[in-house]
Amino acid sequence: MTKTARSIALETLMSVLQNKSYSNLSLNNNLRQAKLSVADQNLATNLVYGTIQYKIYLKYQLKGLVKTKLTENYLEPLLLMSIYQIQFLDKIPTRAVLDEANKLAKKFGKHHSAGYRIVNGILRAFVRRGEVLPNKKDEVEYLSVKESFPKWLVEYFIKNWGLKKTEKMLISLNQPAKNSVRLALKDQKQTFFQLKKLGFNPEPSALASDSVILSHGGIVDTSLFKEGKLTVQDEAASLVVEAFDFKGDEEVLDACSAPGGKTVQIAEHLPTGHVTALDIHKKKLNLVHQNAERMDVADKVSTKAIDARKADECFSKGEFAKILVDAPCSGLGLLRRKPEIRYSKTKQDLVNLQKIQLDILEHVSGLLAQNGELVYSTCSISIQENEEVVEKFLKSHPNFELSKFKAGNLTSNGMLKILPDSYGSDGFFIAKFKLRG
Ligand SMILES: C[S@@+](CC[C@H](N)C(=O)[O-])C[C@H]1O[C@@H](n2cnc3c(N)ncnc32)[C@H](O)[C@@H]1O
Repeated sequence: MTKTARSIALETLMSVLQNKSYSNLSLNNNLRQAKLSVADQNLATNLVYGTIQYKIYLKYQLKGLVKTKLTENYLEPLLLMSIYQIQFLDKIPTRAVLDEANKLAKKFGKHHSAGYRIVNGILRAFVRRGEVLPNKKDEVEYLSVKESFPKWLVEYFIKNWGLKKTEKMLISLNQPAKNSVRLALKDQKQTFFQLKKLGFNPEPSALASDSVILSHGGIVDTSLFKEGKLTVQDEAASLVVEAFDFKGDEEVLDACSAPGGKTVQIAEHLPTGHVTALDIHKKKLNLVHQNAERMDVADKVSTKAIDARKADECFSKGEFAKILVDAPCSGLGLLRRKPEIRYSKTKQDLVNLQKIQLDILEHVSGLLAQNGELVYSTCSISIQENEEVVEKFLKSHPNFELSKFKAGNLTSNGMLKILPDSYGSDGFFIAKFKLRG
């Protein structure tokens, strides 16, 4: 079978929607085997992520149009992918979507299958009828379908931020993520100039001091990336390390370090210091090494594969001047970049993660030196993983207090939460603690 952007997208969607494969792994695997042009790779990527992102909305559109059971397993993914194109991709004419869907149905259907007739009939009926949405009176159901987020998440957002802000956040989370990069501290002016020369139109970040926003992707294929002049990191993620006040000679512990984005950022601030990077997954520490090599800070980084909840068995009390706990979390701040997170997480996950986050803080906080700084961060915006963790940690550790900090262009009294619609960045939470004097 000749592989096209659409057949790759359909194969990927079948394995993601039916076998729960990871979209990025499955798509990369399928793309690697197919050798498509860059434009076709981009189309396949858009079809896969867009269809997953809008899954709830797209399934709702099928209501009332599907009269028979969709027995062949390519049928539903193909219908969802086609409606996604009709509704969201202005540049593709509806007729082309129907023709391509027809071809795919013939390719993927069994011999003598009537699948292509079913696809044709349903898509034509959808085009005639148009979009349907639930009654606006039911705010949760309406927003859940319109913006394609599970009901519990819509309810959670409304409860914590109100209806108006929730609408803004959900709409913003469905926009494409920005192309943020962090420039290495060395040669920043020159790197900025090179980015301009290469046509990436860099714009300084409104948030982080060392970050810039590029006009398009593809930076990882440039020599600037390969030579470690910059790294791919969201501007809100870059703020976390900026919350520390570095002297430059400190021993630093990065308790949850892989893939090492923040480890290398810390190391760049340590001309004569050192960072010990932990992670529970030994394999993932290879990524920390690769990052440190590429960013030319490998001599300042050592790694150790341990559970941070056992860090106090491996290191001495007061050994580190600075500690970062960039904790495992639900990733609710990353919904724009990782469309599946919205469907895989549950409210119970937030509670389970809080326990792990508190346990990690419990076992690393004793390693902080007098006058040291402890920064806790997550790429989640939930209350359970952030404000509640801080409150409970402070309650059980009265020798710690929140500490004011400045990070990039922002200042905070001790806790900073960046919601995803405020700057169009990832959602992030940062808290800084110090030992009471
Ligand atoms: C949010 S990610 C860290 C991202 C990283 N700081 C960066 O900037 O690239 C959380 C990491 O914590 C690791 N992790 C999860 N549980 C852990 C534990 N109990 N001890 C140490 N690491 C853990 C995960 O494997 C994951 O790599």
